[in-house]
Amino acid sequence: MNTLFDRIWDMHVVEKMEEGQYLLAIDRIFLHDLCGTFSFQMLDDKEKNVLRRGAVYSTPDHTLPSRKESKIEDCEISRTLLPKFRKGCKKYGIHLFDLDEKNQGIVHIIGPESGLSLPGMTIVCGDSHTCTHGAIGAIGMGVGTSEVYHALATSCLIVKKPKTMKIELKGKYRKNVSAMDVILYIISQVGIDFGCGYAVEYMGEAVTKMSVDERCTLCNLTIELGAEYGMVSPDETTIEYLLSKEYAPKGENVEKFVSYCNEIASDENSIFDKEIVFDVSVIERQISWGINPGQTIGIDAIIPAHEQFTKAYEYMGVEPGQPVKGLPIEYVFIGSCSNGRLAYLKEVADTVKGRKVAEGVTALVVPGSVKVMEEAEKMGIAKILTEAGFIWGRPGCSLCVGSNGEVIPNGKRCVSTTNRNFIGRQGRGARTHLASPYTAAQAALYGKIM
Ligand SMILES: CC(C)[C@H](C(=O)O)[C@@H](O)C(=O)O
Ligand code: SF4
Repeated sequence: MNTLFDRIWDMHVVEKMEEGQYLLAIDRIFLHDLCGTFSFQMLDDKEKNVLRRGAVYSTPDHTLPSRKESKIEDCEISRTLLPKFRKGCKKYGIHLFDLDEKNQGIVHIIGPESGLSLPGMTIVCGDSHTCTHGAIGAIGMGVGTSEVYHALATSCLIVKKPKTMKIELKGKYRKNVSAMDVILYIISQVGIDFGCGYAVEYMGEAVTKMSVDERCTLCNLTIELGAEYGMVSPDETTIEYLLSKEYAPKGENVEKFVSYCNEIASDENSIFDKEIVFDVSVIERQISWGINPGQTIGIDAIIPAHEQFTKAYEYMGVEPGQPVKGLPIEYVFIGSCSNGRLAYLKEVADTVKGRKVAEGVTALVVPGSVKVMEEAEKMGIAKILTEAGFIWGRPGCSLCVGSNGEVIPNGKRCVSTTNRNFIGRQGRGARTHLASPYTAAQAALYGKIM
């Protein structure tokens, strides 16, 4: 029996090609200020047009300055790219959620949140974390600029078909353990190449219980597991989440939408090429200590000893046998397409309410979208955070990658709710520890990993 992935795939095949490649129809294209600007350049150079402009939505996220009071003009990258990005959107008639407008935000947050990403869709974006959209039961493809260009010009893309893998999550979560801990744990157990060549589907009671926000975190870090696709079959939680969204089906289409979701969902008869089971009840809070997401341990564990880790010890300024708890930190970054969603910011606010960020710590919370920001402000979350001493930022990628020019200084340590910790990711010499929003909040309060 087919899986969710196979079903969506089959529905989109225009033509089977050689060597496992397929020409696929693409339903939705998202553009951000980096991939979008460069793909507009390709359209210009090759004098092509966008075939289906109604299928394309764009928003700036990567280059925006983090602080609300900062102006675009103050940031060199934004100042250079944003006008080109806007010009391209206008020239090709593409809908733009511009700075501070409703629906602006990190592409992978605004897709599901606006209902522009829907179950059964093939979604393309020039960004590796497009797998996030799989959380609502879509095939999210993270591709390069030239593929975005192809998709824009033809609404099709040549893609190699991956194998399918089921990751079953069973059991009950421990207190303060979140989706971020679960996916970091999985990566630390099986390694960063485990998913190569596979489309992963997360199933099981522990996934069914997850909110869509949590499923987004799982699927988001699936690329860190080596798999290009991470998915969860659409269920009641997905349907309930999506039906209130602006672009989701309305009126007489709701019934059709619901039966379509049921039709494509995987079930117990679906056959996967590979299957693996994890018991989430054994997972404690996780934190990365090294220079890839697989170099992650439980919060109470000690840094493992192995000669292959020499470079990681050196870069991170840690030693084998040392407990990760207690490591002093100077920065905390809470946000990104992994964890910049409302439920997480609320969790952070609940944790820090009435307390203060430790002296000497710069702690930044950046909501993933304008919607998240507005809701958080309405709910009093932003107030609690700023009173505790956090900086409340402007929706965007911010310190996750520093493509706005902002970085963690050389040699400084940052607990970050993002998805990548390779050498230099948050700045030259910056030491990144990946963790959940709760663990990041603890670090901000204590000034050390706690
Ligand atoms: C800039 C962009 C192309 C890149 C990606 O593809 O992932 C970025 O979002 C990242 O997280 O490193
Ligand atoms: S938040 Fe980070 S991981 Fe996500 S798209 Fe932006 S830069 Fe990439």
